[in-house]
Amino acid sequence: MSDHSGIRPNILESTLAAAQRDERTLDEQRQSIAPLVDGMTFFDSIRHNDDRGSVTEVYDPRWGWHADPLVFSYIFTIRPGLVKGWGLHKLHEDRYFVVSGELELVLYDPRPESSTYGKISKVYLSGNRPRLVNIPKFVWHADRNIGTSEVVVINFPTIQYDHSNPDKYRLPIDTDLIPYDFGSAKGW
Ligand SMILES: Cc1cn([C@H]2C[C@H](O)[C@@H](COP(=O)(O)OP(=O)(O)O[C@H]3O[C@@H](C)C(=O)[C@@H](O)[C@H]3O)O2)c(=O)[nH]c1=O
Repeated sequence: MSDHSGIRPNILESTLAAAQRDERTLDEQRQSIAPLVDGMTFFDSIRHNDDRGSVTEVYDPRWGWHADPLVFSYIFTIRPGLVKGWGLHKLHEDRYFVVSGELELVLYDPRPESSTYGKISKVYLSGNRPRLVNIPKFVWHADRNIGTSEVVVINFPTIQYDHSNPDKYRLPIDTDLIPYDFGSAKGW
């Protein structure tokens, strides 16, 4: 293929000139360097497979991952495309383990003393990667199911649920008080 002068255009040069080079996304241990909110950490578990099926440990205080004891847990689910949130807890942390499905966890840090004050952070959790993640107190969080099946999450809050006086504060997912837009996604 040549132009009218018979000179072949340098397609490689022109396409590369318009291209954007990937930036680093992983550290030396091949862990994501995407910023988390201050006080948030992951703990990876392992799925042991054999010819009959699998075993995946979900939470063991002996791992020494989180300072607070294991006192209570429950499962919550979110239907495909829907959002749960915004929520915030004053007295406890959440500690999520996604059993199945795909979850986008969006966080907004309003804590004045935090190094990530005012920041939005996004974390992607999947049943394909068994791991725990904690959500610190006073951090707004919203969970969107970005998969095509119901997402199933085990939560290990650091305190038991008080049915008479829940430690839960809510804002609408389309609040102007949080600089994040869930687009057309619905939820509460
Ligand atoms: C959290 C919880 C709720 N419930 C009851 C209260 C209510 O009638 C019903 C639904 O409660 P909620 O609307 O609080 O459920 P939900 O909105 O799914 O709450 C959860 O959302 C996810 C995103 C989180 O981050 C968790 O911290 C938790 O707030 O379940 C319990 O009985 N025990 C519990 O531990």
